[in-house]
Amino acid sequence: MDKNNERECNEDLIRERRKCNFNIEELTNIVDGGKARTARRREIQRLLINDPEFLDEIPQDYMSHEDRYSNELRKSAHLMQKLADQESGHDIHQDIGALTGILKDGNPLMVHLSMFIPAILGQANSEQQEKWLGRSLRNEIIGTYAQTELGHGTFVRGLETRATYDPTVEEFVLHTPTITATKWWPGGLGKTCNYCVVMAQLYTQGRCYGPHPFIVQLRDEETHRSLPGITLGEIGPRLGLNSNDNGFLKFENHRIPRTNMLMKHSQVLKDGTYVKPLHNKLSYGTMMLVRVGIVGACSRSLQYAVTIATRYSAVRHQSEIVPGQPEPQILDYQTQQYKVIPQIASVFALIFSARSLSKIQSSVTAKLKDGNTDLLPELHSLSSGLKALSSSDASWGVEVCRLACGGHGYLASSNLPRTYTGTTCAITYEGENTVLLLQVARYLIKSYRSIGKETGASSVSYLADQTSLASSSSSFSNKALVQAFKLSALSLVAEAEARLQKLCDMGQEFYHAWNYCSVLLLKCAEAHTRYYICEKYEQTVDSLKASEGVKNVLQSLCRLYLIYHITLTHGDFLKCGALTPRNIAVLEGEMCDLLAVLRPQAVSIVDAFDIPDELLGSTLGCWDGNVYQRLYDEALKSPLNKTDVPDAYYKYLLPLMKSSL
Ligand SMILES: CCCCCCCC/C=C\CCCC(=O)SCCNC(=O)CCNC(=O)[C@H](O)C(C)(C)COP(=O)(O)OP(=O)(O)OC[C@H]1O[C@@H](n2cnc3c(N)ncnc32)[C@H](O)[C@@H]1OP(=O)(O)O
Ligand SMILES: Cc1cc2nc3c(=O)[nH]c(=O)nc-3n(C[C@H](O)[C@H](O)[C@H](O)COP(=O)(O)OP(=O)(O)OC[C@H]3O[C@@H](n4cnc5c(N)ncnc54)[C@H](O)[C@@H]3O)c2cc1C
Repeated sequence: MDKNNERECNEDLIRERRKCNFNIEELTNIVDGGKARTARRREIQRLLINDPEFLDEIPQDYMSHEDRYSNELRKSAHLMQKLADQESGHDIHQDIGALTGILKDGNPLMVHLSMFIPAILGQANSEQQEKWLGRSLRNEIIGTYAQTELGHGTFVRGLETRATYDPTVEEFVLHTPTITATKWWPGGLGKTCNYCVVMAQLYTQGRCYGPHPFIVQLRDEETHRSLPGITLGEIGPRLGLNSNDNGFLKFENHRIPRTNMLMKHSQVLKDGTYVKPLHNKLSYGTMMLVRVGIVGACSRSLQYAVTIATRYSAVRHQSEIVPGQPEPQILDYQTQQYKVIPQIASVFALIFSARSLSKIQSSVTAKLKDGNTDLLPELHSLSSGLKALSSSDASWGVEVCRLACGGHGYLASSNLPRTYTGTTCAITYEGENTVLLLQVARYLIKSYRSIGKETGASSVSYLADQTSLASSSSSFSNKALVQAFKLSALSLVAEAEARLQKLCDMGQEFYHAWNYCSVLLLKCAEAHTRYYICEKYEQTVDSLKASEGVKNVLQSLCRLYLIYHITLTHGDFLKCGALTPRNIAVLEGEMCDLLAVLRPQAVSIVDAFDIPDELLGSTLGCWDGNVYQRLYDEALKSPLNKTDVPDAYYKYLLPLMKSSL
């Protein structure tokens, strides 16, 4: 699509684009993280879009379960080959975001890239990396991360798969003792992988040392047949991601060499002596790494959905605002703006907090190299909280975008259903959100109780700021609103801690008191993480060196985000005195003003996300807005339309219709 050729474009969209009052390319650079990154992303995307190998012969929705897998594996393999091509010079691990949309519904090689290779990097010692890293980077071996079992996903300490060390032959014996110990879910495990990292309970010298990672060959490297002692398969259709082969795995006393235990952090020596790690949660490092990546991935899903919903809302006309007048664009309805525009604001909130989290991760990783684990709890808390809020915000945001598109949003060809199923899974995987938020709450209560002790953890330093509990600001600057978020979080933590303490004082064990307060604790964790996101949003926009137009747009979006979230949880702000009922009413009014200010820029802002039509894959969201023709053309691809009268008519309907004669 030639974006300069207005003649091919829907007239509403032409008019919307003419209203743009900021530099779109500049905003695109901010979204990408700089000019160079924009250029690189575009180059990769061009490479993919212009390659006919990525086209599907028929829409995936009409393929069988087997064909969907096979078709996606074909494209995934081609993608890996293409990006490994020395001439293109692209490092897939750096540019994973640029690939969004090229593979449609769960890439069978995704966990190889996002977890197996990172597990080798983060958990294997240098000799082990020598042995497996190069081979996995060159895709000579394909792996997955097999942790979850039928009986346990959340409670990692409850895993049942055993790795028992036998010093006589220097081997571990891997065994699945019960049906509930069967590994269940790992992406690519069913049919694709020939290796995996298995999390199993380590037994040596008669003692269990808890879950540890082991690298295990699953299939013969020549024949791809599963090895003796190993049972493998695929777990069947899911809500989404159905072109992946999520799998199951059982071990029958399967032996692996001692050196297959990933030994960067803890070791088992030849005689079976266990050497413990610097921090006993270092073996959970792969999960933490992926949680950080999920925040960025969620922002990308939301960019897709909101691009579709915004462009469609500009093209779609329905009903009337002024009686008797022509039907308006649905984007003119304030309720439609309230659906779509806060989701645009949310995209930037997620982008900026993802960047801030990645910086913290890099500095914690650097410290870990020097043996310093002090900031690991802080990173665990932040990555858990942001993974949880980004996945739930993005899932809800995508669903709102689907609803904003009315009936057509329910069609597969809108690409909203698949965007939804590909996002909501992130609420569950890599740590179910409620569970992760309770981990954040645990950290908050602990930090609150240790006020006065220097921990170096900056995200919770505000908990010591008791004076702010009393101070209610009457100013409405963005900074003041961020302060209100802080007050709300602090007050919830103080309330939860007091409630916990009261129950304990009444004689309850701490863990029962914890469970009894856990709805409130969840709110604490959400409020704390929301405060973090709001603070990063405000600081990033405030310090941004940008043209006036771009800065204005981002300032309005940031303000909308702050007010939107205050109105969603206004009870918490009222309860702690951070805001008065009158303040809330004023802010609600201002939110409507902001929707009106941002409405003329909405199409241009989503244009700045710069998602090529070929990747957006949506009849409703294309650049040119030619929605109705595309919907019609896609419908014609239904196999039921190959004949006027389907066979099923003769088999079932005709006999029924004639039976009463
Ligand atoms: C790169 C881009 C990628 C983007 C897209 C990715 C797509 C990938 C596709 C699919 C991937 C899906 C893969 C998976 O789902 S893999 C399986 C993931 N499983 C989980 O996440 C399980 C969740 N459960 C846990 O993590 C843990 O069990 C737990 C909930 C954290 C509890 O652990 P445990 O019972 O051991 O711990 P306690 O609650 O008793 O806490 C004890 C103390 O340890 C601290 N802790 C816990 N975890 C960590 C950690 N990771 N780091 C540091 N500290 C940790 C905890 O806070 C306690 O501390 P305290 O001081 O309070 O005692
Ligand atoms: C698409 C997809 C891909 C996946 N890929 C992989 C993979 O590659 N590798 C892998 O190992 N796993 C994978 N998983 C598994 C995933 O990590 C687990 O499903 C996830 O960790 C949740 O665990 P669970 O299923 O046991 O849920 P459960 O823990 O049984 O959760 C069920 C309910 O119990 C609640 N609950 C559980 N514990 C607590 C608690 N302590 N406090 C309060 N409430 C609690 C939860 O909040 C939830 O409401 C994948 C899952 C999905 C959906």
